[in-house]
Amino acid sequence: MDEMKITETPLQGVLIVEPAVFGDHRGWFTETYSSAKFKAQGIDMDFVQDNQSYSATKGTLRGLHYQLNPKAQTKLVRCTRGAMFDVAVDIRKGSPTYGQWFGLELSAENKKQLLIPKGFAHGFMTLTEDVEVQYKCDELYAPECDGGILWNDPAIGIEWPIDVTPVLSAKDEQAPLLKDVVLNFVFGGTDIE
Ligand SMILES: Cc1cn([C@H]2C[C@H](O)[C@@H](COP(=O)(O)OP(=O)(O)O[C@H]3O[C@@H](C)C(=O)[C@@H](O)[C@H]3O)O2)c(=O)[nH]c1=O
Repeated sequence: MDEMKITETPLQGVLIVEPAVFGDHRGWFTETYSSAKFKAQGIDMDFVQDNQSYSATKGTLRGLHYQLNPKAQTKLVRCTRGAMFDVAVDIRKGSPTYGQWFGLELSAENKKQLLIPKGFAHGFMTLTEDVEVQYKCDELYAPECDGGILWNDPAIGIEWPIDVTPVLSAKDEQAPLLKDVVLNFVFGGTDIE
């Protein structure tokens, strides 16, 4: 693949991004992010924070997380070690896909990325031991705007690929249901306030 490939998903604004990978006798090279190339494809964010997490155990689940306005974050997520199932949930009030989820396997091997816009909750389950996830955010961490939804909220019904009791943080274990969270995302074309 010589060009960056962008694939739309059933959730408007959630995109699968596959940058070009150049292989040769040494191995491979890829631009994991290029402001010009992403902008040319309509992805025009000012990323201001890069995050990395490591999860030791297969079946670790982080999520479902979001930051409320005015500190909402667009995230560009990839997996650089092992494999994980990455999920976005539409939590934009008034959206025709409100409460729906999209999931995709991201791995060090497939080098796929998922663009998760503001107004979506994000979470992932690790599919191997020793998983490293890296993601760019277009807003800084703001714990006062941090929010979570329970990973197995039946109203969302995410089909997590491994049938295990996941390893969760204490916070995620006690996260509320979607029906009980106060949200301030409003679906309205490109401008989400
Ligand atoms: C998210 C974050 C956490 N922290 C700190 C707070 C805490 O002490 C420690 C671990 O935080 P958490 O338990 O919230 O980490 P984690 O559960 O990995 O949270 C992440 O999950 C994925 C699914 C996301 O989408 C991210 O936006 C983020 O919410 O790191 C920062 O300093 N900056 C940050 O941006």
